[in-house]
Amino acid sequence: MIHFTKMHGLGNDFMVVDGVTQNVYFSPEQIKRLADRNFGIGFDQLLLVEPPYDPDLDFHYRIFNADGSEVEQCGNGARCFARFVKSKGLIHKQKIKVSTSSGKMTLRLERDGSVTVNMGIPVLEPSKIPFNAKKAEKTYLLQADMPEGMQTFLCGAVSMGNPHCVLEVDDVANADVERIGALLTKHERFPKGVNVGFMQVVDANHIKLRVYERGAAETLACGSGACAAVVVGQLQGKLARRVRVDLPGGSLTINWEGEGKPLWMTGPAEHVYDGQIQQ
Ligand SMILES: N[C@@H](CCC[C@H](N)C(=O)O)C(=O)O
Repeated sequence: MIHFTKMHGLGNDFMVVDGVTQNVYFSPEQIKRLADRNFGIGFDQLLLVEPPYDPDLDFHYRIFNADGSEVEQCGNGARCFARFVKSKGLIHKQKIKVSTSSGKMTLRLERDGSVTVNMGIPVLEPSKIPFNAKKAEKTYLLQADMPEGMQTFLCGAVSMGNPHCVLEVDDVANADVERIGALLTKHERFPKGVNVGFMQVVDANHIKLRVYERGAAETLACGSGACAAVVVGQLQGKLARRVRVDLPGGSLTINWEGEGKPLWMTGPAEHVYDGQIQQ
């Protein structure tokens, strides 16, 4: 049997598995089956906790999208990860150092139950996002072939460890997230695919956001997407350093002091249930 925990961060839901005390392997096909909301457990991402690769760190963890693809970063997952390792007694500290395939992160369990994550320094260099562009810009023109003809989108692009493109919209509730998101997530200028954010600026300290995630379609919240939107909005001169991000599943607080500085995300992480499956 494999023991797992179902968790969520603002409705972005996870199957979390302790791969420190259990010997586990999941093939992409297995992950797809388990992620299925009708025939499986149902989740946006699978988080697999592993021992650290570096004596400096407490854990390593791997992230898999619902389509079985392995990815580099997950903001909501990082908060759930911190709650998971603490509640399972795998660690007794409030400050946890972890790595994912995108690098190192520090997670801090707050007294009120929320978790603060140092998401690292946002990467704007196109080749490192990766995004096909000659040089870093605040806004790029992205052309896409839609059924109604060629359309041009204005977007910002940034890596938070994983690739994001952010479009500004007037009314996020009525944005065509499903259709535009599905098209841009596989845009040829993003060779590894991209998470597509639709951002409505309410004021300099407040945005509304929906995200069409690479490998998972639209989710109720995307933590790294919230960070990416604040980076893009700030670089475009529309946002302040501290921003409340309202996603369909709830709100996050993002703090960023600007280019070259690390970005901080604070928000909730909830336990749903513990379960077990036959391997
Ligand atoms: N939900 C996540 C992001 C998960 C990975 C993403 N779909 C990707 O493919 O990069 C978050 O909260 O950041």
